[in-house]
Amino acid sequence: MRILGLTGGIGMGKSTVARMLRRAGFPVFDADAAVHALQAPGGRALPAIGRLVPDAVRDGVLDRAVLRRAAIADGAVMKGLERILHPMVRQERDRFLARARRAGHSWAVLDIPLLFETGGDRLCDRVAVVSAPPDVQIHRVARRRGMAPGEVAAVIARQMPDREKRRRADDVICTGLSRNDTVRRVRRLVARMRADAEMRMRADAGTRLCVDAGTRLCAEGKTP
Ligand SMILES: CC(C)(COP(=O)(O)OP(=O)(O)OC[C@H]1O[C@@H](n2cnc3c(N)ncnc32)[C@H](O)[C@@H]1O)[C@@H](O)C(=O)NCCC(=O)NCCS
Ligand SMILES: Nc1ncnc2c1ncn2[C@@H]1O[C@H](COP(=O)(O)OP(=O)(O)OP(=O)(O)O)[C@@H](O)[C@H]1O
Repeated sequence: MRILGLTGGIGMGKSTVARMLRRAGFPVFDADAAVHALQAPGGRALPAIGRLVPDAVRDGVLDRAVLRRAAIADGAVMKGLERILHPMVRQERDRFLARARRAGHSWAVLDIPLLFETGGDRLCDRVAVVSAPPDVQIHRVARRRGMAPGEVAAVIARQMPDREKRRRADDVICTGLSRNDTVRRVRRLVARMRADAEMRMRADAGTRLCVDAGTRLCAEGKTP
């Protein structure tokens, strides 16, 4: 099974592209969703987060806005949060990959915002970076997440610069234009992934034929 890493800065359109890949039939691991599940009531990460930022957890429920403000205001809190969550997310990711392998998928997608920052790209056969111009990014985050411009800037500052991500990418999916344009770009990526899967299937079938022929010749006492 091949692994496609899907990454991009906050608000670049990564979740939209991930949804399109899921609709095309690929299993997708969503790291943000894994974080949210770990932070949900009864979630594995909640007790440690409550110790890190006591005000953020009340009666077993996380106040995301309080935690976000604390993490943005204090780099040590963000680091502490990452130390709690990243090993747990890695465990969830590995379980997801094992399931996808067992199910016989040709490709699995890892949708991880901090893929490069955490070295997760080393696991991937290809990395697609979702990107848009900076003004579009800031506008989208401010509109959808209701974050103050200063908060958006602080989160962006903690992420690898977009141009560096694009430099490291095998594929760049620009989402700065219309949604239809994004759909067309994702279709081209899906076509490349399917062509790769097809090629590997043919190569495997060829290898199997050669091995079978070799085994038959050996059984007949002939040299393959
Ligand atoms: C800081 C928190 C509380 C903010 O919560 P909020 O609901 O506002 O955002 P959400 O979790 O949906 O994340 C939205 C986006 O923020 C960015 N982001 C999240 N965490 C980080 C981080 N540690 N560093 C840089 N950017 C981050 C990503 O682009 C992500 O897609 C939350 O993101 C968190 O707990 N982060 C630590 C875990 C982490 O590193 N997650 C990233 C994926 S592994
Ligand atoms: N052409 C486009 N392609 C993708 N998303 C677009 C496009 N035009 C507008 N958007 C909007 O951009 C916003 C951000 O998209 P999305 O949620 O996919 O980004 P994200 O990178 O996952 O964000 P976050 O990091 O905040 O979770 C959404 O509201 C989406 O509808």
